[in-house]
Amino acid sequence: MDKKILVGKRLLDRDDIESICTTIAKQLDAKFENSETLPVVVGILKGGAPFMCDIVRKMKTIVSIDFMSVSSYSGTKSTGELKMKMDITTDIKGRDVILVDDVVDTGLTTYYLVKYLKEKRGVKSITTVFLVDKPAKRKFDVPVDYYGLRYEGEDYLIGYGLDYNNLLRNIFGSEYKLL
Ligand SMILES: O=P(O)(O)OC[C@H]1O[C@H](OP(=O)(O)OP(=O)(O)O)[C@H](O)[C@@H]1O
Ligand code: HPA
Repeated sequence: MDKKILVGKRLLDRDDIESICTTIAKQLDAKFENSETLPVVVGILKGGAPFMCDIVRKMKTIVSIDFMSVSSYSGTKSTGELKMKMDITTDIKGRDVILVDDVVDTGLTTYYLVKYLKEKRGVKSITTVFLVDKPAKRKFDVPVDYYGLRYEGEDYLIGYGLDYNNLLRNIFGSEYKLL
């Protein structure tokens, strides 16, 4: 592995992440408190897994959980093409879906997932949740309902789900930033 990537500064520490998850879990509980149907929380693999698991553990609402696996990055660049590797198995027709991912960057992933879930799977509503909203390179107009951190820079971020070629997802609190 290229050691140059192990240089950088921490954007979020453990306490920040803990408090982001607590706040978002409470907001989701409030949003779905009086809902007639129980929501489905969908984690977008692989990057969204740690954040999604931490949020659902803090929610009081009864939810279903499921995962989808999609990918579009090679190294630090979006290929512009989204590949679906694994679909959800839950019947989500007519249900409220809470989509949880680590980061929204160009918006490609979210754009196609929202379109797919609405048009092909007939969901009632979609609420999007991201650890990081990175608007600098946004190409698709997508809904960002809840986020933990808005990062205005263009740097490629890693840690707590965010990867570089499927490495460094386990670094907690974004200790390193790719330069
Ligand atoms: O807004 P975008 O430009 O589409 O970028 C965001 C997406 O990119 C990353 O996934 P990636 O395709 O790298 O797959 P991974 O989660 O398996 O790493 C990340 O987890 C988001 O899903
Ligand atoms: O900054 C990022 N880091 C990791 N994965 C990503 N996918 C889109 N942007 C990023």
